[in-house]
Amino acid sequence: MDLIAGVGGRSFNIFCASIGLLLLYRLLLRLRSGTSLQDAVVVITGASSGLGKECAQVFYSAGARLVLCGRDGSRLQQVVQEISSKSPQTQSSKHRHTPKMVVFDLAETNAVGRAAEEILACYGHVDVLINNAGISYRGNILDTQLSVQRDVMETNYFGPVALTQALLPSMVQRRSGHVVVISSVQGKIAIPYRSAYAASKHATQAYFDCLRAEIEQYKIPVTVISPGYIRTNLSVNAVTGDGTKYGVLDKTTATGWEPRDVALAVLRAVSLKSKDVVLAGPAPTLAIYLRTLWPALFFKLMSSRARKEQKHKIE
Ligand SMILES: NC(=O)C1=CN([C@@H]2O[C@H](COP(=O)(O)OP(=O)(O)OC[C@H]3O[C@@H](n4cnc5c(N)ncnc54)[C@H](OP(=O)(O)O)[C@@H]3O)[C@@H](O)[C@H]2O)C=CC1
Ligand SMILES: CCCCCCCCCCCCCCCC(=O)OCC(=O)COP(=O)(O)O
Repeated sequence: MDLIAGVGGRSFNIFCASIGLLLLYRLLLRLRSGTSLQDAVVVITGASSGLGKECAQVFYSAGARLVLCGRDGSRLQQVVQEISSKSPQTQSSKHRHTPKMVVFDLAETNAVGRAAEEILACYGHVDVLINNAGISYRGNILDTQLSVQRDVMETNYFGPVALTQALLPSMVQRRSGHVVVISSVQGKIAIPYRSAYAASKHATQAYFDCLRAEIEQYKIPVTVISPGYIRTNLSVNAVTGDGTKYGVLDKTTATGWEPRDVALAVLRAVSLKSKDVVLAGPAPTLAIYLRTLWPALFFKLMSSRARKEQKHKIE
């Protein structure tokens, strides 16, 4: 009996020591100061609103030389004015740089090549590329036009792929750079009535995972960030099955994370060169594990979610 108690006690001590070491390791990771972004050339797509705009603000405050990208020049200009007036030079020891702008549509492949040249012409190189721009979708697969599936893929997948591939040779030549992509929890799990969006984010995750492995040898890190709901206009701007705008601010979006908190997490992930970051609460995080460890249960939960949503729509 004593022997069993002794073995049990030793196991308990080992368990406690392991937890202690793990917590210490996480604390050390948190305390790691990371790379400074002062004067770093940071390119942000989708900088005209939501998360992209907040990223512009926090990277600007960190002293980065920004190249802001979007489809609408006047909205980008507004962002430049807003961020410069929110954190004036006098408030910080960091030297701030007036952001530059490049206007183009990510869904137009030819425009992306030209835009990459313009981006490189701003400072001669890129230190950090943040592929943030994206569009969401609401719809039932049975009623969704194939052109809508393609359009969402063009913006969320082929756009970032084309821009990344156009900027990579310069990074490889310099053996320096950092590629970041804003994916989504839906790049890890697929939920009903989001086929085009979830598919584009799954493809994004896969492409940038491949890229990470291929370009590590050139000292170019790749960071995939997968947030849960963020309080932006993503759902309002989402496209539906017939190509029209959804136009509704969903409750899940309205009650999501503050874009500034997500932007600060992006800044942290960049400075720590993190590889894969999920920024979500316990339920989506559990769902991601469930998808791998107990897929049958995950699929049941998703079917039940689909039935409930359909019933809700009919009522
Ligand atoms: N909000 C959320 O709940 C979540 C968002 N995300 C991801 O975060 C990223 C940012 O979205 P968020 O800020 O929330 O949404 P917003 O709708 O506020 O911002 C999307 C940005 O992408 C730009 N964009 C859209 N289509 C194109 C295009 N064809 N070419 C160039 N730019 C384009 C928009 O520009 P324009 O103003 O010209 O339309 C806008 O600046 C997306 O990748 C999204 O998938 C991930 C998880 C959760
Ligand atoms: C044994 C108990 C198991 C409990 C598991 C809980 C399963 C809960 C399912 C949770 C699904 C979470 C979906 C989260 C989706 C999300 O955060 O997406 C982020 C976005 O990109 C939002 O885009 P959208 O256009 O969909 O608003």
